[in-house]
Amino acid sequence: MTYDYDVLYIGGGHAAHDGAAPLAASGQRVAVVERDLMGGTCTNYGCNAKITLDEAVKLTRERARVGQIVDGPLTMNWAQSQAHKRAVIDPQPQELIDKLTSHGATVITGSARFKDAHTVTINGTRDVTAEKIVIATGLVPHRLAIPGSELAHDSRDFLDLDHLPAHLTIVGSGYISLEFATIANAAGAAVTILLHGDTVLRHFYQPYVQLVVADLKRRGVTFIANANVQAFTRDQTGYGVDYGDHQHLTTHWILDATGRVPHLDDLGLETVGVQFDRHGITVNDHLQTTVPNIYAAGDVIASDQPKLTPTATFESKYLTQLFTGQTSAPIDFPVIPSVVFTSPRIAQAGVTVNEAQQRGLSITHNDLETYWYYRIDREPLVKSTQIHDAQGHLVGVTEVSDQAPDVINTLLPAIEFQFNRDQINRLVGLFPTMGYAAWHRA
Ligand SMILES: Cc1cc2nc3c(=O)[nH]c(=O)nc-3n(C[C@H](O)[C@H](O)[C@H](O)COP(=O)(O)OP(=O)(O)OC[C@H]3O[C@@H](n4cnc5c(N)ncnc54)[C@H](O)[C@@H]3O)c2cc1C
Ligand SMILES: NC(=O)c1ccc[n+]([C@@H]2O[C@H](COP(=O)([O-])OP(=O)(O)OC[C@H]3O[C@@H](n4cnc5c(N)ncnc54)[C@H](O)[C@@H]3O)[C@@H](O)[C@H]2O)c1
Repeated sequence: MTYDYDVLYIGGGHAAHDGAAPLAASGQRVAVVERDLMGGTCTNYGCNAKITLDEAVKLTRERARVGQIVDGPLTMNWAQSQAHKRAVIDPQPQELIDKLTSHGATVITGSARFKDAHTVTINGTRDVTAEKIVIATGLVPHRLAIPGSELAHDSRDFLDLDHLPAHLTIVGSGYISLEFATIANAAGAAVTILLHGDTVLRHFYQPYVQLVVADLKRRGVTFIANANVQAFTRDQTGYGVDYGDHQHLTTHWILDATGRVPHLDDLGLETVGVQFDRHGITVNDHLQTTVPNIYAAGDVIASDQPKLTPTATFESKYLTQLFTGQTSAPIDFPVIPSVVFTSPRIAQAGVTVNEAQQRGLSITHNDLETYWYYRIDREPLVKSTQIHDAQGHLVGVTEVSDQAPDVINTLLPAIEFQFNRDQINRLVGLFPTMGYAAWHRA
């Protein structure tokens, strides 16, 4: 049996294109099927779009801090920020298509659905066959199943808002809720966050989260714990939210940020016997599904790894190595860091503080607000926690600061490769920089 392609990817996000381009360059016949914009969530409706809008937040926050060393006020211009975001983001799908095709891959626009283990039907009309198929369809927003749920919006709608409403209500207190509240607040909107329980950003070190929450409250964001949201309604002036014990608030815009769920609709997985549950597609340690020639990568798989772009990229590149015979070993995940782009950010890598407490590891807390380098831009919140094992290796870092993501990136090799004291002492960084200071603490 000859197939149209050696490998066909369903989905065009990082879980697909990061591996598909080098796979095609290696000489394999590769196709990528994408129903929407090439690049998927991260590029078009997630990380890249969000961090472009965040640029103005960074600037306004720093402007507010540094006081008289620069003259004049600075406010976020929403319309211009959106225009800037479009200028940065809009060319990216075509750039990715050009990259894939220049490496020899075929890009197919449409929705893929399994007909059998080696065949997908595109838009219900055309069959395409492949020896191996990689499912990389990602996640879609979870929607609350309550009356009026259709009145709420999702993260994609927020990132595309032409005009920022005067008051936003956000349901949920995870990544999207806190990042978007930070952006909307900086742009001048009033924001109310309705929590499911009383925990914000449950994956992050809670004492640092509490500092960020307190800072957001100081800047006017309202947090309502145990809100028990029951219904969204349309009011004369906008929208209403019924919550708690017969409580009601009025608002101009509602964001349902209650998580994301596997994107499995219309794939026909039952037809071919690919196993899945509400957490995603079941894979083994070679990212192989229950059907041997069908693999899965990225957000759509049921896994303990964080559902982030670096995870999707790592998995996609692993599959390329597997398909080209460069490895036959199970996937071996490195330390995958995470960050929430609030202002300041909270970032972490390796062993968490909670885990360190349970394992009796050495925990060092550093309050760095008074360190001279942070006094330059008057950062009010700079705290960092280092975790070392019994041999003195750095095994985890958690930081809250505007520079936290770069600090964590800088220290990642020490955590991943278990640098010893002599190796760390041989790293002579540029001075004066944040990276230098980070190694000094390692
Ligand atoms: C608002 C937001 C902000 C985020 N910010 C960050 C961040 O700062 N850092 C970070 O690391 N991660 C971030 N993420 C997470 C990141 O976007 C995902 O981890 C990443 O996109 C996963 O890549 P993926 O390829 O698995 O899935 P996706 O990027 O979701 O790609 C899946 C693609 O499959 C396509 N598709 C689905 N079904 C079919 C079908 N049947 N046929 C054809 N195509 C199909 C979809 O259209 C989609 O383009 C963010 C996510 C969101 C929503
Ligand atoms: N900086 C980043 O890396 C980044 C940024 C944004 C999104 N992401 C990715 O996107 C995913 C989705 O983000 P998210 O913020 O939607 O999810 P999340 O899992 O971070 O947060 C979901 C929130 O919804 C709440 N919730 C769940 N059910 C609820 C209910 N019935 N009523 C009220 N609240 C409810 C949860 O308590 C939680 O606070 C993240 O898990 C992450 O993988 C990453």
